[in-house]
Amino acid sequence: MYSAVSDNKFVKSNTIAYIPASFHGGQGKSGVDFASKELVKKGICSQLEGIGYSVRQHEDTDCNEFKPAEDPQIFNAKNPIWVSEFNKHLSEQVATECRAGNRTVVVGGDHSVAIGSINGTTSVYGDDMCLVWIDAHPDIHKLDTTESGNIHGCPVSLSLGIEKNSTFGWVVPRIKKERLVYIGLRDVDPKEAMIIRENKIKAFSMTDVDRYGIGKVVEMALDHVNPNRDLPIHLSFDVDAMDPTVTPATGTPVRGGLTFREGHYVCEAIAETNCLVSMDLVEVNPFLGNEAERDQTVTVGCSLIRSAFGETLL
Ligand SMILES: NC(=[NH2+])NCCC[C@H](N)C(=O)O
Ligand SMILES: [Mn+2]
Ligand SMILES: [Mn+2]
Repeated sequence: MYSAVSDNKFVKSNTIAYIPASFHGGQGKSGVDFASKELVKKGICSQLEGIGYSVRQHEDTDCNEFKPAEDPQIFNAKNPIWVSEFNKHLSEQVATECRAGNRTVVVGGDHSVAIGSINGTTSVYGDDMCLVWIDAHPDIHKLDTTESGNIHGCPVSLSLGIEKNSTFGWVVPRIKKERLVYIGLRDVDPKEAMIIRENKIKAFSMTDVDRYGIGKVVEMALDHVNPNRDLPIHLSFDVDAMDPTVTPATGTPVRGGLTFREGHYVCEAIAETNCLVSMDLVEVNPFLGNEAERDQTVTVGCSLIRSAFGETLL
């Protein structure tokens, strides 16, 4: 592997804050809350140091500390208070690091942790931040449209203000609709498709990846949200965007995903903009699959993060 630390247009320090978001309350399977520890064991922090960063590794937070005695559903949505309280804490952790001029990488946890991660970054970088969402799923349900009731399917609508709910009253929805772009979609619920259409949100499905190739798709995606490459980018990467043959240990796998290289290319191309200030890597579940599958998924999680922070091949 070769370095790395490029000139970033927004961040002055050479430090990446590694922030575990060991939370599983946004969906039903436990295990995602152990992913961050597995990436650490695999050496993610020393790998980032190896490409030239200093790393500030945050302690793991015990998500049970935020679990209320009672947490009635909102419509179908399960664990709303737990999700909200955990994310409020995460948001403050992220905001403190961004304020200090550091890059952040939040390692989930399920994708509901994007609520806190995005609120934290946008509280510092303001309302012109771009959100690049790499996922098989758009995660744009409202609390009253989710059928599964899993809030990991809702973080986008909360971050954009399409969903507003007093339980999440602390969330300031600063991401503008025209600053969000999706890549990798292939499992979209009908009500999510409606929300995407109504709000004219830009989305590149796997069909687009087939049609144009990943290089063109990423270029079109960035041209849409960040035409002059002068706005800060938050990258939210759900490993289920990748094909399940690449990252099998995840809770909601969908076949027909990004290849190993396509996923890494997305990260590399975003690194090249010098605009990336923060990233989420979510939905690795080391309790799923056999040992080889778990190991491979953790390894790929690490390499996606390194690529996003500028590891180059030559
Ligand atoms: N972050 C994820 N893996 N989300 C999967 C969501 C799946 C489905 N759309 C749901 O709402 O339940
Ligand atoms: Mn997903
Ligand atoms: Mn997701």
